[in-house]
Order: sequence, then structure tokens, then C-alpha cells
Amino acid sequence: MEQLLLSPSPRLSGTIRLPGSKSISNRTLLLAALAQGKTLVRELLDSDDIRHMLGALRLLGVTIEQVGDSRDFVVQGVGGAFPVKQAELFLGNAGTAFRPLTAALALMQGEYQLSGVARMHERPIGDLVDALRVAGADIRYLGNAGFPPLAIAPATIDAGRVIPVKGNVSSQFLTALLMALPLTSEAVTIEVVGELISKPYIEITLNLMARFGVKVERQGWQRFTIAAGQSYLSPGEIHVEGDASSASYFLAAGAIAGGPVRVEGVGRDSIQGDVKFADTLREMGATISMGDNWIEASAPAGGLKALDVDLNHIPDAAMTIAVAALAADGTTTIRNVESWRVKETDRLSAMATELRKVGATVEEGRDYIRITPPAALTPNAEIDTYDDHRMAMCFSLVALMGTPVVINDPKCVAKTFPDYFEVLASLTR
Ligand SMILES: O=C(O)C1=C[C@@H](OP(=O)(O)O)[C@@H](O)[C@H](O)C1
Ligand SMILES: C=C(OP(=O)(O)O)C(=O)O
Repeated sequence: MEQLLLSPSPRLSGTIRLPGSKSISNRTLLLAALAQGKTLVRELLDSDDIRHMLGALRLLGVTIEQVGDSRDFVVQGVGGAFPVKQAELFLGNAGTAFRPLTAALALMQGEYQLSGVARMHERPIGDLVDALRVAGADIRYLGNAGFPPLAIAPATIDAGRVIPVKGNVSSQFLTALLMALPLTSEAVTIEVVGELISKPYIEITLNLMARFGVKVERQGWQRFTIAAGQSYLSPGEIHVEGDASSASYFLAAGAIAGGPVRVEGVGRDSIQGDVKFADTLREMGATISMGDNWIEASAPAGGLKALDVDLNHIPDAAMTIAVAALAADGTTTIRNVESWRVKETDRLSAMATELRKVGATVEEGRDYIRITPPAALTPNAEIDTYDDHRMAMCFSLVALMGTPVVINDPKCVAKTFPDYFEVLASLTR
């Protein structure tokens, strides 16, 4: 197994340009593929999750051309129905490809199979399948009930009734229904049953759908209605913002190791909920400034303050807070993150295990984690990353606390940020 030794660099400053947002890249590709007309998608993320969506859309008969060797792509929309009616799709561990494609393909009157890596087959999808079945979809589990892989067959779809969906395991199920159901051209009502987690991701979905011409009326987070007769129409061009979750590692770096560290590509104008990570960092005492398209963080003179916070709205960037907590002045509690258990790995358990390796005292609850930093961090801890890009990226912050750290299998960052460690090394020590 490959290992990366990060030597201590207790001072860090500089500016980096963020890679494109994963959430915006994959939503935009799907909407552009389904729309009528041609869309120029600018600054698409280059990573495994996006390659899975691109590969699947091409197999489904969508023409997508890269502009030279840029990250700009021209997508020829199919106007509502994929031309290929039989396909086997492998989608790695990309939730933002798997869930929305399941919903779209369930309406396509074709024979499709969707599978992923072993971990994807442990990530729940039953709530989405149940909702699609209410609309008449024919979806079968090929392995364990409630989990991928899936087989989809042609079916009579009737989206005219209220479609209930549970939202307490993943918001991606609601996102998938919202993006797919306008394809029926019927009037659609989706009702969230119980609690909805990760709400800001729904805002990203609604924002992008609106840019492709489909308006959703909503009553709070409970009821979403789409009037009949709407269909996706290309806006011509979409620019993908920088990834706000990827920004979190660099902003935390500035807050821990002096700074200022500036990220370019997201700011006040962002549609991503994870820009709110900057607010949490500010509550920890960091100095934050923000422009329309950049954010900058510096360390407070007296060090970071410990917090007790609910981070349900920023589940991905919340992991960065868990590791930044090692540099805080007391015990930090991160609450309401039970969804960590069903992501790339069981992140509550993985985070607790690895934080203990650097000497922290950690309490792991069903839906929270409580972290007390040690008097001195343990040097050269070998951090396992569980094929989870965010485990690898967050634990790089330990080196900025003056302690060398070893990251096992660093290439797992390829899911969303293949050159993460090179970009981190480009900051001035
Ligand atoms: O819709 C999206 O783009 C995402 C939603 C979130 O998942 P959950 O809704 O499962 O929390 C987030 O963790 C994931 O990385 C991306
Ligand atoms: C949870 C994540 O990914 P996915 O889109 O596969 O759910 C993540 O990127 O942290």
C-alpha cells in the first residue's frame, strides 16, 4: 500500500484555485444530457465521481465532447429520453451519479443494471426505490434488499399521485426524484416523510433545475410540486463553481497554520451550502473574509476555540471540523451527523479510530462525535483512510499542527480531488 509522509509545516499561507464542485458537476451533466439543446459546461471537475457520470451518460447515447484539453464540455441534450434502452452501468462509489441516474432510468422504458464498488453496495437506496415504485417504476434488487446493485425494467409510470420519500438517510433521494420526475411532464408532488437531512443540497438541485427551465414550488422542506408540462431546456452555458467542500481543507489550514490562505472559485455568490463551513471556522475564532468568488482564512492569535455544534447542514465539511478540533482549546462536539455512517465508509467510526491514533480522547455516539485533543499530538501516526477521500484530506491537517503524519493510500482522494496533495504542497511554508 502506498503511504505519504507529511512533514510538519506549522506555518502556511497562499492562494489556491479550487477544482470544480462535485455536486454541481454531476447535476449539471445529467440535466444537460436530459435537456433539449446543447449546453457548454465550463470548468467541470476532473475526478472519479465525474468520470462515472460522464461514462454512464455516454453509454446511454449522450454525445459529450471535451473542448480541447480544457475542462469545458459540450453536452448534446437528448430532449428527455436516452436513446440507448439497454445498458449496464458501473458507477463506482459516486452517490451523485448512482441515485439521480436510478431515478431518471426508472422512467426511461428500458432495461438497465446499475452497480458500483463493494462499498456502494452497502450504501442504502431503499427509500429512493420505494418512492419510485409508488410512481409505478419496476426496480429489482440484484443483491440485498434496499441496496445496489439494481435492475430496472420498462413500466407504466404514473407520477400524478403524491410521491412520498424519506429524507433522513440521504437528501440525494429527494434530489434524484426532483431531477427525474419532470421527465414525465405530469404535475408532480413529492412529500418528504419525516425529517430531511443535508438540506442545502436540495437548494443546489432546485437552483440548477431552474436554470434548465423547470420551476419547483415548495412548502418549506416538506412538499415540493412541479407543474405539468415543464421540460428541461438548455440555458446554453453553465459555469461550475469551485468545490466548497474541497475549500474546507485549505480554509482550515489557514485557521490552524497562520494563513492567510485564500481559496478562489467559491464565495458569497455560491449556491453550495458548504460555504457555511467558513461560519463555523469563524465561530472557532478564525479570521474569515469573503468576496463574491473567494474566501480567506487566518489563524486567531490565541488559537482555535472548541465548539459544540450541530453540523447536519454541512455533513462533508463537518469532517474537517473534527480534525481541526485537534488544534482547539478544549472539547469539541459535532452533533447530528448520523449520515456519516452510510457514506464512503462509516465515518463516525473511522474518524474516532484515527483521531485516537494521534492521541485524542474520542467519544463516538450514534449521531455525534466528541473530541478532546491530547496535550501533545502523537507523531508519525499512520492514518488509515478507508477508501474515503475526505479521511485522507482532513488528516493532512495534522501536519499543520507541527506533527508529522502518515496518510495510508493517499490516492483515494481521486474521488473528488485527484491532485489534492500537490495543491496543498503548493502553499508557502
Ligand atoms: O447531493 C449532493 O450532492 C450531496 C449530498 C450529501 O449527501 P447526503 O444527502 O447523503 O447527506 C453529501 O454528503 C454528498 O457528498 C453530496
Ligand atoms: C458523501 C460523499 O459522496 P457521495 O456523493 O458519494 O455521497 C462525499 O463526497 O463526501
